[in-house]
Amino acid sequence: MPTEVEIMEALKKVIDPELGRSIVDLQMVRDLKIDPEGLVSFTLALTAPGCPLKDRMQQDAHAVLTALPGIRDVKVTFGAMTEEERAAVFGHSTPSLPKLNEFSKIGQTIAVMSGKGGVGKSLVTASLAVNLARQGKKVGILDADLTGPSIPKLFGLPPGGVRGSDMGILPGNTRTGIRIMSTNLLVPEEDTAVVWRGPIVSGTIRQFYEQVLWGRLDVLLIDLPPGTSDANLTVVQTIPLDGVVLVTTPQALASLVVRKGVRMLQELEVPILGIIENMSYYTCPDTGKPHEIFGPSHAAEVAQLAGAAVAARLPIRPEIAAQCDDGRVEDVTIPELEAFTRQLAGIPAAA
Ligand SMILES: Nc1ncnc2c1ncn2[C@@H]1O[C@H](COP(=O)(O)OP(=O)(O)OP(=O)(O)O)[C@@H](O)[C@H]1O
Repeated sequence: MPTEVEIMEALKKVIDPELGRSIVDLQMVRDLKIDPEGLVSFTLALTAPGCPLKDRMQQDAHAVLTALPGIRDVKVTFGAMTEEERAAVFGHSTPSLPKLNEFSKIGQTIAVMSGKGGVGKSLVTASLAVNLARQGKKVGILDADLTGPSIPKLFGLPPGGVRGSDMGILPGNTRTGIRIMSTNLLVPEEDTAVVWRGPIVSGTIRQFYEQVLWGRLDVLLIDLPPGTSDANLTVVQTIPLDGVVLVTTPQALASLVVRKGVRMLQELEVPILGIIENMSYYTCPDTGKPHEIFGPSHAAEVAQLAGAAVAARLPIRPEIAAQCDDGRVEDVTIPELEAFTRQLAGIPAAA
């Protein structure tokens, strides 16, 4: 039977995915017990209560410990560190909350999230921004999808278009005055490959939020990377969000992955402002009849799970794709999104 020291040694291989350090170094392992039958139990004191990455750490701990001779099973109970314990572990490096620069003032910050890629999240973000701008609001978009940034292309903004000054980074400006920050505006060519490592991703998103001279904005929309990546977790945990809009498509798989996102948001207590089902149906131009090409809708189901309303069901319209490809998203009109945009514009800012 392994000793306590050997168990702790093995647990050093379990890394907190967000912080990149072992759960032993982070002093997260408490009340370790090894019974003669080969059952190991301990409490994992999380740095943030309800951390969505806890299941991954539990699975990793189970894998490393059951690989030891004599260990049959592992029981992990979740706990949370106190503020003092967090400070003791992190010392002065406790991550502080990102703060806007003195030249920026933002009314509401809303993130747009999807379970998986390619569901039209960027199109929805861009269209919400366009609608809000049409309703007279000052809007910005922070493209947090660093590895697959598509926002500048939708607005026809050329790569390398942003400039820095002593005071901060000047965002790109679209034809109708929407302010945009994206990695695509920093690189000289659109297809320049940028390799991003986890902590750099979170740091860059934070820098975009803090160092871009957004000016006065009524609404800042954040286009998140698809899924429930560490970068998303950082944004949702640290940037003061008024809420999140969830984009999905009717395919069951997309809805399944969205469930994971819903759970993460609920655990972090971030309001879900609405569910948008994209590519819901195609209206036949000859008969005017809607056809559910990707199968029946799951929007109501996801909405119920999320405790939010179905904000809109958007049809597939080939001309939208064509206009987007041409960088003319500001010419696109999606009437199905208008009521929801008005609702968003009326949401009071976070305290
Ligand atoms: N309702 C729609 N009708 C027609 N084309 C659409 C529709 N929604 C999205 N598209 C097209 O599908 C493609 C993918 O959309 P988009 O880039 O917004 O997806 P995404 O979820 O942001 O993708 P990624 O996760 O890769 O960033 C784009 O070419 C877009 O123009």
